[in-house]
Amino acid sequence: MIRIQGLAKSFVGQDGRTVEALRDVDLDVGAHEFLTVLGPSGCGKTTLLKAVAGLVPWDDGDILVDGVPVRGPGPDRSVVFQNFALLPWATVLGNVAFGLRMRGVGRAEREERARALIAAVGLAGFESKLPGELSGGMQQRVGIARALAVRPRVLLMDEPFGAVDEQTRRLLQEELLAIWEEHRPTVVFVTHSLEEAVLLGDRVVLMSARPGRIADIVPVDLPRPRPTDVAALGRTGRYAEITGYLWDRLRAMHAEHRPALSRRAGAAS
Ligand SMILES: Nc1ncnc2c1ncn2[C@@H]1O[C@H](COP(=O)(O)OP(=O)(O)OP(=O)(O)O)[C@@H](O)[C@H]1O
Repeated sequence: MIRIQGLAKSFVGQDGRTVEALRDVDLDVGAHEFLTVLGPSGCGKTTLLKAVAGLVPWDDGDILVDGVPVRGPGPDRSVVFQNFALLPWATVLGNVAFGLRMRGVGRAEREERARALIAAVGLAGFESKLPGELSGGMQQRVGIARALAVRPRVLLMDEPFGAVDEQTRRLLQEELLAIWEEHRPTVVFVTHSLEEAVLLGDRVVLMSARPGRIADIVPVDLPRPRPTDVAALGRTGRYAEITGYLWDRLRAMHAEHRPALSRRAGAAS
């Protein structure tokens, strides 16, 4: 479904220094797979996601979606960011229907589809509210409904639940899993949360510190559909084994990185 081969990307910062964000990234994501991506801050997770979305150019390598090279954004891929990125002047209904309008879907059909999705994310009754009138968790529900409205084959999510409180996060995880079971888009989901990566994913991709590379890919053999109460899954032995393994790997990666950090700190002082 998604094939990433030899992907490399560097940025030149304001100070003129080059930052190597991604080096030689190879990754295949299967059709209908829910892939979660975990790694230290700054390891290039967002860059990887934006490259697949066609929002940033890269220096080397290829990204193919269903065999077609990515050259820019496309209707087959939707993105949900952490900061909601809603249109502040449009209502909930307007935000969710926006992509459909851009694609020339008629008013009656786009409103019907938008209303169904608004209900699916638990926001029925809020159709005519503006984003500024909603809580963070509600805004992110709108973001998810908007991304799904165009029926993308690929859903790219960049820490979508990073800015909401713990309870809301759990509810959103449960809603996302329910929607995913129904529509089965291919999902690439970036998160800082080890627990979230395991609760949601079919596989967890572990990226190494900069330059970002694939350090490990861990299959999550927890049964699907995942229980509607994700917290219950978190109490199972298999869940504890998988998170334990990932935590060991992450800790080892941090330890490898720390000598370099302390050398740099020493040089600076
Ligand atoms: N537009 C940009 N200009 C310059 N450097 C950038 C730009 N975007 C990203 N970078 C750098 O590339 C590296 C990777 O950034 P990226 O945002 O992809 O990491 P990340 O793993 O998503 O980080 P985090 O987990 O903290 O969100 C970082 O060092 C970052 O400073």
